[in-house]
Amino acid sequence: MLKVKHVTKKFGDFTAISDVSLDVKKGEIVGFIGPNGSGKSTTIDLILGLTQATSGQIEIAGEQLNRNNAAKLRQNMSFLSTDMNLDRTVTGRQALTYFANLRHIPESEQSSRIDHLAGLLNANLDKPIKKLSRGNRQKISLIASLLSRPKLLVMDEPTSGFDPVVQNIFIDLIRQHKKDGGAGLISSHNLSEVAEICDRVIFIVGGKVVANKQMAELQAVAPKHEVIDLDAVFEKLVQTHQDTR
Ligand SMILES: Nc1ncnc2c1ncn2[C@@H]1O[C@H](COP(=O)(O)OP(=O)(O)OP(=O)(O)O)[C@@H](O)[C@H]1O
Repeated sequence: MLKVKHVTKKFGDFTAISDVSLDVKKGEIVGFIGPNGSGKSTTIDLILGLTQATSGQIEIAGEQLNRNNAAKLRQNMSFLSTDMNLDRTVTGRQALTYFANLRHIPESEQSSRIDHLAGLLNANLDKPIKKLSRGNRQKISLIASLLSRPKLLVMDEPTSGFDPVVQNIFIDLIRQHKKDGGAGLISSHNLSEVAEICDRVIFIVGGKVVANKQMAELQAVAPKHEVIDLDAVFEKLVQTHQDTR
């Protein structure tokens, strides 16, 4: 679905990523992990065709990405980041209908898909986006990214604004995307989330890929800790004390 082959990106004299190779197969969710400034967003910008590689190639759905076909190849993908460029004057529903039209989703299916995802996430579609909290804005971005049922989801810190309940719903949605044959590349600092949803993890340090391992291989070497399941406690409390605003 996605192949990044020996890609280097320089900004002037500075090499942001060097000889990066990675791939994501159909039906596979891959974590993309590394310290601040290691080159994750740079790699993602290159995959999205937002910037050009200094050398190397990127293939999406079997086609080599270039200046001329970036917009066309982006139709195979959806992108989700911490703060998407949503028009904040419109409501969530208006923004999502706009996205649905951009992605040529038949009008007869738009409302049902939007309402289904909004229902799962308990998203408010009627307030202007500027009046929503960061996490609630992020729900609108997540719905936008899933609406077109993309072949490849590219995510840069997708859940940083979400509370634990919504994070768990996000995990279910990604699992469903995978079941439907979708692929995903997730850059995240939330390692427990990565551990839960990814089949494989690619580690990038200083602009270079330093490891590329199946989750099962990592689990075999991970230390075992006894932990209190705080998520479950939080979830229970939130269910008991529903926010009725
Ligand atoms: N437009 C640019 N001009 C110059 N240097 C840049 C530019 N964009 C990114 N860099 C540099 O490239 C390196 C990689 O940055 P990048 O944003 O890809 O890291 P990251 O892994 O996404 O970091 P974080 O986890 O903090 O989001 C950093 O040293 C950054 O300062």
